Formats: sequence, C-alpha cells, structure tokens
Amino acid sequence: MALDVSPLEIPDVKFIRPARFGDDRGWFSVTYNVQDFAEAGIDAVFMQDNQSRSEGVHTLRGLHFQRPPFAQAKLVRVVAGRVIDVAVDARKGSPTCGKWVKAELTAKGGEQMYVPRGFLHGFLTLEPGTEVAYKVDAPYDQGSDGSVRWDDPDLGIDWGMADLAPVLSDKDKTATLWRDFDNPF
Ligand SMILES: Cc1cn([C@H]2C[C@H](O)[C@@H](COP(=O)(O)OP(=O)(O)O[C@H]3O[C@H](C)C(=O)[C@H](O)[C@H]3O)O2)c(=O)[nH]c1=O
Repeated sequence: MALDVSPLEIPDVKFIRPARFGDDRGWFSVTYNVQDFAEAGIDAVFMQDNQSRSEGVHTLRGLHFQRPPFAQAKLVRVVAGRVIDVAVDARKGSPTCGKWVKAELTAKGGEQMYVPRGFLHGFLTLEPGTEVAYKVDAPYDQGSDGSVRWDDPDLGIDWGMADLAPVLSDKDKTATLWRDFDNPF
C-alpha cells in the first residue's frame, strides 16, 4: 500500500502519515513496514526501538546525535500527547548544513518523522505525559552521544512559543554551542 510520505523543507527529512483503518471499535494502523518504507525511499535498517515518557509539559530532549560509527537514523512517532519534532542538518557537505526543520507529531494523528544520519534531533513536548517511540538504525553508544543547545543562537530554532523555559536533563543544560560543536558528520 503506498505510504503517505512527503519531504520537509530539507528533503532528506521525511514526514509520514500512516493510514488508519477506523471502525466502531476505534482504528488500526501499520506504523512500520520495511517494504512500504523502502518503496518510499526510507531504507534504513532499524535495529532498536526506543520509548521515552516526559511527565511535564514543555520537556525538551535534544539536540542529540551519536558520532560515527554510531550515527543513527531515526523514525519518530508519538504514542501519547504531542511534540514539536526538530531535525538539524549537521552534514558538513550539505547546502542546508546548520538549517533546521520541524513538524508537529501527535498521538491522535499518528504522524511520523524520519531523521537521517548526520542530523541533530530533538523534541519539545506540548502536553503532560507525552510518550515518544522511535526506531534507530544503530545501537546506543554512550561514548558517542552528544548534545547541542536547543536554543543555540546560530541555529535559531523556532520552537513555536515565546519565553520557553523547558524541562531539560543536566546533559542538555550543558550542551555545546553550534559554533563550538566538533562536528563529526
Ligand atoms: C538514548 C538511550 C539512552 N539510554 C539510557 C541512558 C540514560 O541512562 C537514560 C536516558 O538517556 P538520555 O537522557 O540520553 O535520554 P534522552 O534525553 O531521551 O535522549 C534521547 O533523546 C533524543 C530525542 C534522541 O533523539 C536520542 O535518541 C536520545 O539522545 O537512558 C539507553 O540505555 N539507550 C539509549 O538508546
């Protein structure tokens, strides 16, 4: 079945809207199928599923990456609540290096974002008790894990709200500035 996939302003980042089959019980959806996704140009070989729950609204996790050889492509969806999902192109050879794209992902709509390797990834929750589930195509490697500031002045990400003071992990509170970022991509 043809998947509803569209490129975002940075075309390698994809916005996906899996079909939902409703009936009087509710709905059913195929949230991932290797064939359908490959036909849509998303041929990452995912090898790990992650899920995180953020209790507080305006929790911000990001902007994260893993250094090669543990760089990860991610297929992100929301299973409870809503997020603004952001991808930043960090590929040094890319004409959009340092540029970002965003999309709202919701449990109600089932929208997904595909974030290729070479991108920073982060999301801001828009409801309490938001849960994000995502596939990755490389294992977690703590030593390769890094973070760039969510509010970096050179990246200038528009998270969609003024005076944002998000809930952050200690790691994200002390994240690197883009200008100091030892970019491995
Ligand atoms: C990512 C990850 C984490 N962990 C452990 C390490 C820590 O003890 C705990 C929380 O990790 P962290 O604070 O890095 O979790 P997030 O802040 O949600 O990080 C994630 O958030 C953004 C949005 C991402 O895109 C990445 O997948 C990832 O960086 O889980 C693991 O054991 N395996 C893993 O794959």
